[in-house]
Amino acid sequence: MNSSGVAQRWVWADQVNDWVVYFSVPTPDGCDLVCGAYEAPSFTSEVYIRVAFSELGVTGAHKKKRKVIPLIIALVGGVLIILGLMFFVWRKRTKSSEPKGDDEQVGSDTDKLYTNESQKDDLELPLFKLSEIAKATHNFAFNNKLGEGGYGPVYKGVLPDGKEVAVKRLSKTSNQGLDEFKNEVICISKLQHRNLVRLLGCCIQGDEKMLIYEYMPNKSLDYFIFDESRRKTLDWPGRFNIINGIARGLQYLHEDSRLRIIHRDLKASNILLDFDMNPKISDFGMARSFIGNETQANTMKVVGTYGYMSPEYAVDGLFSIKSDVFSFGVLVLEIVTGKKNRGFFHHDHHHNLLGHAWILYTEGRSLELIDENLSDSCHLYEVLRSIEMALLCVQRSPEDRPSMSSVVVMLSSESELPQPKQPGFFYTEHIPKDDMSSSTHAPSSTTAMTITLVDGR
Ligand SMILES: Nc1ncnc2c1ncn2[C@@H]1O[C@H](COP(=O)(O)OP(=O)(O)OP(=O)(O)O)[C@@H](O)[C@H]1O
Repeated sequence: MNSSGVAQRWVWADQVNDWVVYFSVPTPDGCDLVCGAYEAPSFTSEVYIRVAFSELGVTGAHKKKRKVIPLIIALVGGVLIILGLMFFVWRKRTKSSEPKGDDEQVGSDTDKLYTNESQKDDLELPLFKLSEIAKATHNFAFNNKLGEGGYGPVYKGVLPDGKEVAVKRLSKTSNQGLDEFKNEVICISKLQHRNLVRLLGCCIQGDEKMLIYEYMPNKSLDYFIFDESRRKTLDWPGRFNIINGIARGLQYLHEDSRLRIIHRDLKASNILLDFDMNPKISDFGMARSFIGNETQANTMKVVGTYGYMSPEYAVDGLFSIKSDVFSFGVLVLEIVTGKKNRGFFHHDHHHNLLGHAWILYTEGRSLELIDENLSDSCHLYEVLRSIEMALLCVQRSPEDRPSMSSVVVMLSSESELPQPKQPGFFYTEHIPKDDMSSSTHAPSSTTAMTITLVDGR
């Protein structure tokens, strides 16, 4: 077949034989190099062939042949895809049987953290190597241990750049587990506020799972307010600053953050204190986020800490931003009095701290609540207002409790406060003696039996 009508670089060699096209390419020395059969047709090749046909004036004559070409393309394409898939599976198998380097292991374990791809894409958190953390904590030395919670031990560490960190190491026997770990990573890595502790990264390698936080040199609030001598060092301006900071942190979680977050385990040991005694809310293992207009949810697995849980949450598993408001109210009364709500004792009655505060309030004796160590530094107006605001927060009905933005306004203004109604859970809880000393999380699926005495009316 004459090839003169074909575009510049392509010259037909001799024939168009059914679907096999032979072609030649001119070489620099003027010869035609025969390239042989067209074995891997592609869209481009089809275009060429079509051009060739039309320029040769054979379009009509070769219609049948052109119909066959897409079929061939599909067949060869199919074979290529199958070969590709086989290669991919083979590569994966070989890779998983290969020994892993540190970094690979971190990556593969991290994948397990996320239940879907969008969560993984959302991760804004550095991953540390186990060797880095071991070095920073002197191999998890006893002297570096800051304390221990339900999650496991917490160690102080120093990174190569001199930055001090706190490392929470998930214990293998922990009653909190991978779910809380994932929750904390996913939840807090998206948040940033001066009253929330900063999660700097995590380490997931082999069996080890660790969270790396900014180090808080003054430990947690419980370390101060429930200790006879340390309590004396915390004057009223300091305590009021802490109350305000917690309120602002919570307001951010509930109303201003990218997600609407319910902390669900607000308590004195989850308020960390920085060098200047500014509070930072920590421990987001139990936190839940709400989407859109969602404001409350129900769970069969009640988690939280005795003494801080709202009645509707402890009894019915119903949680909302108002269950956090309840815990905040308890916390404020503990800060003002220096006494724990849970385990509170008074020789005149069997009420807990909430009940005690309520009785004194209704009798106009709220001043008797104030920690005696505060007498010198006390701004009575602020203290009494804080007590009243706290009583509004611990009201039995969630609808009656203020939002955190209202609380922030109440703390900073002198506007008249509404009259609080009776609090929820104001009798001493009947909790087994063994449980009284620790801040145990309520066991799962014990909603009805977690707290046996609801409020007395
Ligand atoms: N970022 C931090 N900086 C300094 N110390 C910390 C930090 N995080 C935790 N700690 C210390 O480690 C201790 C244990 O903390 P963790 O949050 O694990 O448990 P918890 O809040 O005391 O109890 P639970 O796990 O039952 O809620 C705290 O009391 C605190 O003193």
